[in-house]
Amino acid sequence: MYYKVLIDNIEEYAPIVYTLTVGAVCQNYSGLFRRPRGMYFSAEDRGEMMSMVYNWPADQVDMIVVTDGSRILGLGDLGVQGIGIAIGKLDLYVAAAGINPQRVLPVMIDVGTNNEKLLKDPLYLGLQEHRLEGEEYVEIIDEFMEAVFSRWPNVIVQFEDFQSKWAFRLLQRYRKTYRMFNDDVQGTAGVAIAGLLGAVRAQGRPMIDFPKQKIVVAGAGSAGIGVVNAASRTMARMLGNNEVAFESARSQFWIVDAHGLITEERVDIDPDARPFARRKSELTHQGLNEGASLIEVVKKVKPDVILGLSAVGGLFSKEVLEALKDSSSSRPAIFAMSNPTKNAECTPEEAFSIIGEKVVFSSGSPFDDVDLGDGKIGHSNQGNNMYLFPGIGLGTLLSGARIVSDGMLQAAAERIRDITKEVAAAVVREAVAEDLAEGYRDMDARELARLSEEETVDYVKNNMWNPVYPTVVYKKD
Ligand SMILES: NC(=O)c1ccc[n+]([C@@H]2O[C@H](COP(=O)([O-])OP(=O)(O)OC[C@H]3O[C@@H](n4cnc5c(N)ncnc54)[C@H](O)[C@@H]3O)[C@@H](O)[C@H]2O)c1
Ligand SMILES: O=C(O)C[C@H](O)C(=O)O
Ligand SMILES: [Mg+2]
Repeated sequence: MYYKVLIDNIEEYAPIVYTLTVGAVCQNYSGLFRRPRGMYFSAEDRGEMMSMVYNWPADQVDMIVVTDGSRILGLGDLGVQGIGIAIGKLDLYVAAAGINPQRVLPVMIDVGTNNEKLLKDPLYLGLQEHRLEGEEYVEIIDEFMEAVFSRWPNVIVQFEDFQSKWAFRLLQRYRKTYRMFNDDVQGTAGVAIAGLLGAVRAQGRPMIDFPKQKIVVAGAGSAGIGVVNAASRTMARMLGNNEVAFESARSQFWIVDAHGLITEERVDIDPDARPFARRKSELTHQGLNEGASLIEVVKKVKPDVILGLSAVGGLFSKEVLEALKDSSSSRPAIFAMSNPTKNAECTPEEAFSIIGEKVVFSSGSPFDDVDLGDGKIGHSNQGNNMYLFPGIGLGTLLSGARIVSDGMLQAAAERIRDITKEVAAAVVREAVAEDLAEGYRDMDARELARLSEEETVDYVKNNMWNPVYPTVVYKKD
C-alpha cells in the first residue's frame, strides 16, 4: 500500500521520501530510529561478509544502493545516518522504474565517521571512531563487492554519496568487472547533459551548436568533474571525436572550486581536474589568473551557462547573477544543482528577478515556479539524477549487461525527456548493440537482440513491478 500511494502520487511524495526531506531525515536519523531497514556492513565485520550476505531474507536482489555516508547530499559526513539516502533512492526505483520492492537492498558500509558531533552523540547508531582510510578502507569495499556478487551474481550496485576521492577511485576499480555505477558521477552527468542540450534548444539554436557553449562550473568534486568529463566527451563526439575535437571541447569549460579558477598553475591539483585546468596561454588572453573568483570568471568569460555543484548555498550571489546579465547568450542558463534546498547556489526568485524572464533555470532540489506578473511564469526545472538512475538501473537489469558502459549512460542521457521506460529501453538496446547483454530471466540474449524498438519498450513495461488493487466495492450505478 505504501508503494501504491507513492506511485499514484509521486509528484507530491518525491520531495518527502527523496530530496529534500530525506536530507533532514538523515541529519536526525539516530534519534528517529525505530526499526532497521537494509543491511549494515561495518569495519568490525571484516572477514565475515561472505556469510553475512546470507542473512538477508530475499533470494533475489536486483538493485543495491550502497553508501558509506561520507558525503550525504551537501550535508557532509553523516556516518550511518546516510542510510536514508539509499532507502530513498530505492523507493524511486520502485516508484519510477517498477523494480519489485522485495528485490531491493539498501546498504550502509560503516567505516566510522569524521563528524565530531556524531562521534559524541550518545544516540548515534554507528561505529564511534574516525573513518578508516587507505588500503584498509578499500579492502572492506572489495570484500563487500565480492560478497554481494557471489550471492546475487546479477545484482546491480549503485554507489551513492561517497566522498569524491573514493567515488572516483572505486568507480575506476570496479566498473570494468562489476555491474555497478556511481550515481553522483555518472547519473548527474547524464542529467546535466540533457539539461545543457535543452538550454541550447531554448536559445533557439540547433543542437550542433552545443560545442560552442561556454560553461562555467562551480565545484570540482565527484559531481562537478563527472559533469565536465561527460559533457566535454559529448561535445567532442559532435566535433568528430579526434584530438582536435577533444581539445576544442575542453576549452569550453572553466572550473572554479573553493580556491577559485583551476589552472595548470595550481599546486597539488586534483588529478581528476587536471585535464580541465585552464592553460597559461589562454589566461593572459582572457585576463584571468590562477584562483580567480567566480565573479571575475563570469565577468570575463560571459558564459552561456553557470552550473553549480559546490554544495555552497547562495554561491550565485547578486553580483554573480548581475555579471551573468552580460552573457553572450540570448538565454543564459543557471543550473543550481546542489542539494538540499539550502545548498542551492541560488533560488529561482533570485535568478528571475535579477536576470529577467529570459533566464533558463534548473535546480537539484525542487522549487516552485515563479510568478513573473502579467500572466507570465518563470519555470523552475529540476535537474536531479532522479530522472536518470532508475532508467539506467532498470535497463541494465533487463538487458543483463555485464557492466554499465559509457555508451549505455550516453543512451540514457539522450532519452531523458521520455519516461523511465523509454530510458530503460534505450539502455537495453545499447547493451545489445555493444554485445554486453546476456538476457534476463526467460528472455535470452538472442531473443533480446531480435526485439524491435517498440517491442523492447513493451518488454521493459511488462517487467516493471506494478501494485494493482482489485476493486472490492462496486457502486450500484
Ligand atoms: N542535482 C543533482 O542531481 C546532484 C547530483 C550529485 C551531487 N549533487 C550535489 O552537488 C554537491 C557537490 O557534490 P560533490 O560530491 O561533488 O561534493 P564535493 O564536496 O566533493 O565537491 C564540492 C566542490 O565544491 C567546491 N567548492 C566549495 N566551496 C566553493 C566555492 N565557494 N566556490 C566554488 N566551489 C566551491 C569544492 O572545492 C569541491 O570541489 C552536493 O550538494 C550534492 O548534493 C547534486
Ligand atoms: O540525492 C539527490 O537528490 C541527488 C544527488 O544524488 C545528490 O547527492 O545530491
Ligand atoms: Mg547522491
